[in-house]
Amino acid sequence: MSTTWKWNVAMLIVALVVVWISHWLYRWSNPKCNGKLPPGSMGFPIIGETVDFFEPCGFNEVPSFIKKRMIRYGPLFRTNLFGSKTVVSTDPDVNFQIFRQDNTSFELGYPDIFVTVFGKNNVFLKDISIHKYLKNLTMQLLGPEGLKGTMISHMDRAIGDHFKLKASQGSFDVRKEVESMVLSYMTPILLSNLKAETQSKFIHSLEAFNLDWFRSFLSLSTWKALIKTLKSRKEAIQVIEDVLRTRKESKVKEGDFVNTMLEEMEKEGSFFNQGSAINFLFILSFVTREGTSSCTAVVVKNILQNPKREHKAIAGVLSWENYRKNMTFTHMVINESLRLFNTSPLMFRKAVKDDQIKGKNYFKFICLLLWAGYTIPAGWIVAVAPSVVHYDPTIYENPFEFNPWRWEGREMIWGSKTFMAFGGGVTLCMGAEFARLQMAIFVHHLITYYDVSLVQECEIVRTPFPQFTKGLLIKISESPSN
Ligand code: HEM
Repeated sequence: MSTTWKWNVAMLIVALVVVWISHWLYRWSNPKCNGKLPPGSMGFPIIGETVDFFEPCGFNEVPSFIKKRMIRYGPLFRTNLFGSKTVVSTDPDVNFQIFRQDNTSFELGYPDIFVTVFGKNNVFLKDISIHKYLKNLTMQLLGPEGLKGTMISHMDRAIGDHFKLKASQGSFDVRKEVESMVLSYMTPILLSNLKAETQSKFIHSLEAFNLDWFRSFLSLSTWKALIKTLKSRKEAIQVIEDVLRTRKESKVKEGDFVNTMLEEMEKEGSFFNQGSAINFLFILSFVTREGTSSCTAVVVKNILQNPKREHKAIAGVLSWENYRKNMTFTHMVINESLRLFNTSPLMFRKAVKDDQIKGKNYFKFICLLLWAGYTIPAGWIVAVAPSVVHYDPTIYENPFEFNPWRWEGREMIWGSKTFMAFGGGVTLCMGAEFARLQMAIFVHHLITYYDVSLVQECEIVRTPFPQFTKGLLIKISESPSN
């Protein structure tokens, strides 16, 4: 073979590779769609715009990643996050449409890393259709019936005892304190009769399991946090597995949630097997702790800066009646704190078929004028951002101002199109009422029976999930008026 010929073949191969790469890059930037995609950029090959996604910002801000793109592209834009083609929605009408109870066009679409961390046996991240069943299963634990039955008195007693202890012990970090308090009263309800040593090992593992790893993957600390979280899940799962096995063998019945799960597993055609039952117990233990601690810290922070009302009038053991009917201002403070805090700034769904998007009225009008409605193709992820709606000045006047009065006369217990702190539709947070009750009782005890002083203001950054860089430290002493 002559050198020229070899050279020509090599050039042809290089040319073909260049054409193939160019075509691939073109396809990456311009994905196929049977309609019109929202505007946006798919970012770099493979990683898309994932690095930008984690850009940190302050507590009272729309995440930088979203803010910049909203200015450039409007309320709906396309991108690529975690290797998935994604549409981000900041439009309340689109968010509401996606979360509608009867909308079967979307399923859960959390990034794979969530499945890795929460376990592949995790029933929450799998199938949206079983959520109703799970809600019924946890009704006695987290639903209003269970809460008003025994849970309210458990919480009231645990919180009261905890405060008494803390009053004699100097300053404490509110978030950490709520975590250990919730774990100490919930663990026996979920897994009763643990040996003291096993219980403290279990609680320790749950305390180490968190979402601190959900940050830029370019930082070494992210990987360290991820390894620590995975290790702590393994340890907690081991404890649950041992309890389930021993209980199964001994056939002893206890009045805890392990018992509920064992009965559930024995039912014919049960949805749960050993692995998913263990994982379900683990997730419940985690969310009861994680779900309330940070929000309580933010509620206390806001209360310390604002007027305290109504609690002095509710003396003695707190009843459900008092909680629901006589704590209106507390509910207003909680709602306002949830709106500003945005613990879940993004929720991820996946389109199961091509879906037409209808947005705000003005947006629909423009679409009609341009004859250009948007399509979300099947398989694409939709990242719903209620946090942007919560900071929209056309919905909430002076949105970054803490103003509980804006909730006066408004529906507060359940969410709405413009308030989705607890999500919405089929996957509406199962622990919403539990979290509200826990926060209300905490506040009730704190300001009815104690004088509170601030020792250290908390600091929170968004990456885009909120992370405490400094905890809220307070000191309490028994109020002389009691
Ligand atoms: C203030 C505290 C809380 C906030 C802001 C919150 C927020 C949310 C949100 C936004 C969702 C929907 C996620 C989605 O649809 O993708 C959700 C789901 C869920 N939450 Fe919460 N949550 C809180 C506390 C809790 C607590 C204390 C528990 C448990 C006791 C809990 C248990 C759950 C469960 C099990 C789901 C999944 C529901 C389902 O998929 O059907 N949450 N939460």
